[in-house]
Amino acid sequence: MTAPAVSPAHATPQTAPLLEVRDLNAYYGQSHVLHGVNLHVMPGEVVSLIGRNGAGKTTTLKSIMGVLRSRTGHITFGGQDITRLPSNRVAARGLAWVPEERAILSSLTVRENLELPPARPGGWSTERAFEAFPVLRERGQHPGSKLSGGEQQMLAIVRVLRSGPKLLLLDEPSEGLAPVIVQRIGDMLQTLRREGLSVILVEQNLKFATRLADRHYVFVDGHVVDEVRADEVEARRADLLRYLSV
Ligand SMILES: Nc1ncnc2c1ncn2[C@@H]1O[C@H](COP(=O)(O)OP(=O)(O)OP(=O)(O)O)[C@@H](O)[C@H]1O
Repeated sequence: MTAPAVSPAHATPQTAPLLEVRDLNAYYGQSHVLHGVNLHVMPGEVVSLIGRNGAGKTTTLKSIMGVLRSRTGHITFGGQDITRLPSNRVAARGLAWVPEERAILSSLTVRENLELPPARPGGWSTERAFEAFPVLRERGQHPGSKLSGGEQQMLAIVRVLRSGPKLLLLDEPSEGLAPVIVQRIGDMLQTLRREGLSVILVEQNLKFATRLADRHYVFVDGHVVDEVRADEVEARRADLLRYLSV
């Protein structure tokens, strides 16, 4: 295990990683798309996965969650091997994934969508979700199909928080959203971070990612090719922009 390059404010250097991914290779049929990915997330840390379309970020999230089974390597969470667990048991350990598609059920109301997963001890209540995003309370009886992209993203995030996860996996939460909504979601993630939640954030929006993340893993063609700490971002901004440019 490599030592973390930087420790978040509330983690000590001696703390073990919450999540560790070692030598992850993943496949879609004959297509080998992840090539020996290594990464870790410390307790309370926000880590971003950045890179161009098709670089392997979503596949990494799916591999961690056990949604993509065709993979090799080692994934540990809280020191326990979760590599072989089915996705429902991975989720039960405290990992929660918000997919890029958001998966809001269009025929159910906002409240029904929100309350679909059972609340677990330590998880968010409906009231807390409505306090975080009051617009969801206003739209409580509206069907999911009538929500804007931003409202869907808010709903998708607070819905998974009902299970009280320890690690949140967010796939492009800012994609296609107006700046004011991106700001609102960023504020909420800052609050979650202050409460000690760990996050893996897949992003192409560098401004959003650098506002939130303690470290950034750069993906190119299924490889992690660089790792940039928050305190290095200014000096390395040109490199980061180059990695993301098409
Ligand atoms: N279901 C699938 N079947 C076959 N190949 C896939 C599938 N999903 C993704 N891929 C391929 O795997 C590679 C990695 O894709 P992945 O979605 O992980 O990239 P990404 O970095 O998340 O980019 P994006 O932002 O476009 O989702 C790409 O070459 C992509 O075409």
